[in-house]
Amino acid sequence: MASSLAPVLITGASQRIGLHCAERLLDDGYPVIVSYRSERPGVQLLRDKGAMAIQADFSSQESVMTFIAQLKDITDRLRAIVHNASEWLAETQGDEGDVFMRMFNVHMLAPYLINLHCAELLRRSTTADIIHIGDDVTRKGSSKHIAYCASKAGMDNLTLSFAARYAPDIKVNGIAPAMLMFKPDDDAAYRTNTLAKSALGIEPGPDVIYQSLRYLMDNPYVTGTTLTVNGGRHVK
Ligand SMILES: NC(=O)C1=CN([C@@H]2O[C@H](COP(=O)(O)OP(=O)(O)OC[C@H]3O[C@@H](n4cnc5c(N)ncnc54)[C@H](OP(=O)(O)O)[C@@H]3O)[C@@H](O)[C@H]2O)C=CC1
Ligand SMILES: Nc1nc2c(c(=O)[nH]1)N=C([C@H](O)[C@@H](O)CO)CN2
Repeated sequence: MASSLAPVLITGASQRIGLHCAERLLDDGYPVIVSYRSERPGVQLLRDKGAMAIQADFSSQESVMTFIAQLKDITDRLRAIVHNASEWLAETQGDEGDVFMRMFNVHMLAPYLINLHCAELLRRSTTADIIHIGDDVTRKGSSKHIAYCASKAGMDNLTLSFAARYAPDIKVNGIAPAMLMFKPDDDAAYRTNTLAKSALGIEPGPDVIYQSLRYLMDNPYVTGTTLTVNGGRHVK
């Protein structure tokens, strides 16, 4: 039976945090639309659970606008947009200019264009949210991920501007995580060093982001806010 709820869009949901949040939303009865860049097992898993999936690489204005057109072909309303798509690139991972543009495109240009061109879809939902997934590292900067950090700081600022522009129809907030889940190739020394950076010293896993996302979606009195989900790094 078709749901009366408007779908939630999560970008970059083929793996890890985005995949987990998409699954949780589906399990909680929300229709879900995801974008993915690479076909991974997680995309088919989501399709099998009823999600709609659009392939998109947010690497240029043209590709983002093509995605927006494809999105509007499959829905005329949205309950929420979760800007999760991201790459964690260091300055050593290629030409610096290319790294900067890739960080700016996925973390700022894509959310900016999607927010501007999809507000009409959100306004057709009784309650509507935009959520930017940022990074706690913007508090102090990053010597090894300069362009990444600057573009994530830009996302924090998008939260402020769009919150002002879209109130009261659409709430706009952010979530700023610190380390959530290690990668399989993270060695023991890296894991120990990373865990020591926070007061709580745990690898929390993806559900702390789903809990944060639901808090923002369910709370009618929060907008223009970025939730820090960092295990207390700032008090360590
Ligand atoms: N994991 C952590 O510990 C932390 C995560 N965060 C933030 O939380 C969010 C989720 O983290 P995590 O799940 O680890 O993220 P991932 O590194 O797994 O990236 C999420 C997805 O973004 C997609 N993506 C990357 N570049 C592009 C692009 N140019 N266009 C479209 N999609 C793209 C990837 O697609 P594909 O791989 O399919 O090509 C990937 O599946 C991110 O915004 C991240 O910055 C912040 C702090 C810590
Ligand atoms: N897109 C991504 N962004 C980030 C990731 C990641 O895996 N993908 N990971 C981190 C680290 O966990 C970092 O927080 C460790 O201090 C940051 N951003």
